Amino acid sequence: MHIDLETLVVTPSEMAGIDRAAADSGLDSFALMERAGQAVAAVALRHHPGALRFVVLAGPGNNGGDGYVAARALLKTGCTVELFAFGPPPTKGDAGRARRRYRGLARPFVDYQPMRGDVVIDALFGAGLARDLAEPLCAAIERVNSLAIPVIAIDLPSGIDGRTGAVRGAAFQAERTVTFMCRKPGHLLMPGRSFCGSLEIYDIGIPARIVSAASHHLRVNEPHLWRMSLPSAGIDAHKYGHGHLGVFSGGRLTTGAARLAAGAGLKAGAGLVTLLSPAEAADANAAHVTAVMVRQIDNLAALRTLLSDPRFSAFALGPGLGDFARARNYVLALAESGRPLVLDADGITAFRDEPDRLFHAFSDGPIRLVMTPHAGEFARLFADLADDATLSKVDRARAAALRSHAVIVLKGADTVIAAPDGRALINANAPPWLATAGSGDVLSGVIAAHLAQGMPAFEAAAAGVWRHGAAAAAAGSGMTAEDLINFLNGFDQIK
Ligand SMILES: NC(=O)C1=CN([C@@H]2O[C@H](COP(=O)(O)OP(=O)(O)OC[C@H]3O[C@@H](n4cnc5c(N)ncnc54)[C@H](O)[C@@H]3O)[C@@H](O)[C@H]2O)[C@@H](O)CC1
Ligand SMILES: Nc1ncnc2c1ncn2[C@@H]1O[C@H](COP(=O)(O)OP(=O)(O)O)[C@@H](O)[C@H]1O
Ligand SMILES: [K+]
Repeated sequence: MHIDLETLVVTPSEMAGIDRAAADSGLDSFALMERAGQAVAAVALRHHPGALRFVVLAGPGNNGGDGYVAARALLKTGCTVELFAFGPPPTKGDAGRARRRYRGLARPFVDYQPMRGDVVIDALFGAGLARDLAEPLCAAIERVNSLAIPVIAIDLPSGIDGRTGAVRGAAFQAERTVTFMCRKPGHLLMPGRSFCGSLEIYDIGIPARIVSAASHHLRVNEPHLWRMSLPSAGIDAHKYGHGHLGVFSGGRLTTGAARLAAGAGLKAGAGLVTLLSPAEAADANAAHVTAVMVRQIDNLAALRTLLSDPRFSAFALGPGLGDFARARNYVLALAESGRPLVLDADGITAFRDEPDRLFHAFSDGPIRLVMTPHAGEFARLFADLADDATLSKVDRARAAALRSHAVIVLKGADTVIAAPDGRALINANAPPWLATAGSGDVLSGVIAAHLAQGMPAFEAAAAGVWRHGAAAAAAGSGMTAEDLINFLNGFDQIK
């Protein structure tokens, strides 16, 4: 069986378990450290063949151990290497052995004076970072950063929390980071991701089955994880056709957001898209759309009539909606109808005073609600999770999904998609210029189009987030939300 380590993401504590399982299986753990350190030395030499000196900053644990191996390997090639040890030098285990085999000088950390021309190998802390860095460490790291000294981080830039991506006091701004076997959340979650530089993942020889057995369904969002569920690829493609998506419009002056969602839904593959508009906004909507249709929906009775037409296969509600009472009533009617729904923006905020009512309405049967909050909207429904500083963004999205019986798309530069069953993905293909007015509305439309075509909620959301990011990358900087729609590719072009 092929096990895909490329997209797997493991937390530091899972990685420690993997380490133990590898040792228990008879694998030589020192050989793993050797390969790790040698890989780092090779990366350093490849990228900095003319370095005046390599400065290895070695911590007290196994990350330091990797640093001693790298220092030894660099010395052997005739480079100038200086090693500065922070804390008590390791004496036991693999790291102790690595230190003893290093024949160069180990100076105390406080003696390190950063200089231009240095290349720093950061082997202070990796997966074992357990608390905020103390002041002298922070000061040294900030000095290295301010001199723009190239830093090659081993496993993680020291100061980045591998589980959450948070900065614990200070962190090296690395030019590149060399990690082992697979990525850790801190490489992908913000702000950690922005400290890693380019990431190299090196296979140090832990069998894939050991790595995957210890991981917990967290991956980087990539097409092969949901490609099989795409409408064109599934055996159900003809049975369901391409669906009919309904998008609820706001009032007279706030119709644009729903039109962006509707336009995106059509481009993303929904067979038909209808804007469901209050009377006051029907003319404005009708004047602006061609392929998208408009239907007047002014009250719950009209919505119920619409819902008696089984061809409406999914809905999007929230972008520009405005009227919270109307939003709540419509959402509860949609829940009763059993249709899948993307709830965004005002649709989420509408339930800030009674989130349980929303969760209860969707609590039975297959998952049919996808919520797409940014951090602010998330806090309105899940205040306790948003306030809990010990949780990572992945933890938050997972807990919210479980509580609400919905797929949660927690947006941002590091969008997390989570399902109630614990599956979670971190998205990594969105360029920074995606943060533009209306791009979230486009995302709701894309996900809703996937639902309309019969995709399961988790895959619909994951594919939507990825296509949204890919469209932004293709559109380039300076794009607007309207441009984004035009750059949405067909399913057959998803590589
Ligand atoms: N997991 C694996 O399979 C492998 C792991 N390796 C390396 O092992 C590392 C993990 O090693 P460890 O678990 O020993 O952890 P680390 O070496 O990352 O850090 C642990 C040490 O740092 C101290 N420490 C933690 N936070 C501190 C703080 N804020 N201030 C001061 N001291 C602090 C701890 O007391 C402990 O001594 C990985 O990052 C990787 O570099 C490699 O050797 C290859 C194999
Ligand atoms: N720094 C960033 N890099 C990449 N994507 C981002 C960044 N910030 C936000 N995004 C994405 O941009 C979109 C913004 O959506 P949202 O916050 O709802 O804004 P709006 O309401 O203006 O549409 C989301 O898909 C989000 O994931
Ligand atoms: K490190």
